Amino acid sequence: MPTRTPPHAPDSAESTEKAPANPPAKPRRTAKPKTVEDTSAAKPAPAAPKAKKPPAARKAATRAKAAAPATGRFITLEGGEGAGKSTQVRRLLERLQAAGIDAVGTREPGGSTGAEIMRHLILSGAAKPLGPLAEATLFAAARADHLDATIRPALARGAVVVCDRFADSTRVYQGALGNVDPRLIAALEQVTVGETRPDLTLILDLPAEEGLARAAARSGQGADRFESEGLAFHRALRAAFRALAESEPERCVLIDARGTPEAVEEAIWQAVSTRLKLPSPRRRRRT
Ligand SMILES: Nc1ncnc2c1ncn2[C@@H]1O[C@H](COP(=O)(O)OP(=O)(O)OP(=O)(O)O)[C@@H](O)[C@H]1O
Ligand SMILES: Cc1cn([C@H]2C[C@H](O)[C@@H](COP(=O)(O)O)O2)c(=O)[nH]c1=O
Repeated sequence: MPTRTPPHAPDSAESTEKAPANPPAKPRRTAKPKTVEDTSAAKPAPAAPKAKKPPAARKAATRAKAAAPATGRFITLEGGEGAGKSTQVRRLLERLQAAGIDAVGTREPGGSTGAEIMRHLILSGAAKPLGPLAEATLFAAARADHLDATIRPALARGAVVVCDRFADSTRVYQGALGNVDPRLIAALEQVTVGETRPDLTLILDLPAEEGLARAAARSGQGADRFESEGLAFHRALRAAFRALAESEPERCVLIDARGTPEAVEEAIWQAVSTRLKLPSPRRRRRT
């Protein structure tokens, strides 16, 4: 079950911190596992105690549910380092909540207890010597846990899930840049993501130099495993994300991320409100 404690909360555009704002900011590589945010205003009534299924049966049940059509909407934000994804996830969540919509913010790698442990492992660079193929499988393992623990349950209850990076990052970082065989990337995606594909992917586009400068100016941490790659790597990342947006225009929208946080937020809201039929606002509970 996903917890109802505050999750990875994308940081504020005004802040120079990258680390999640709630719970209080901590250096990313030592951050405690975070879980999904439930933006619910009202607390759920305590559930009657249930007999616990064994973990394998629970996973099978979640996967079976995943095959059924989810009623929620799944939005992902992608792009290079420092493009403003976390900032805009937070802003989008605020707008959705203000409209009374049940919205959940999460991130990759991470977004569930197990996946946050994997995040720490991968971004510390511990797996770098094993190469991009090993890293791709680690990202996929983290994604499988994140989907089962957080994303699918939220979609099943009708929430809008807004995720900071998802499978497109594996396609781009490990596939296009890491030269992992595209058949393996596609197979990993098929096994982990299955039918839970994003309804909308917003690709934040910014010159690599600007993104890296923004990321460097962010206080509280040094460059992680991928940020510390050279400029050529980050330029190639941008090109790969742009190519991805062009190849899947039904799902992806390229967002010019050079403007102010407010201008980018507006462009994102335009894309979300024109591309997606959002769920109805939740009815407030009488007190
Ligand atoms: N439109 C903007 N203009 C100027 N600065 C911005 C803008 N959006 C975000 N920032 C700032 O740039 C830094 C990076 O933003 P943010 O952490 O949201 O990017 P990110 O895409 O999530 O980065 P990463 O991929 O490295 O996690 C932060 O300090 C943030 O406050
Ligand atoms: C999901 C995913 C992520 N990455 C890389 C991209 C970034 O460098 C880091 C995540 O850090 P962020 O500050 O939260 O953006 O991980 C990747 O290489 N492959 C993936 O699938």
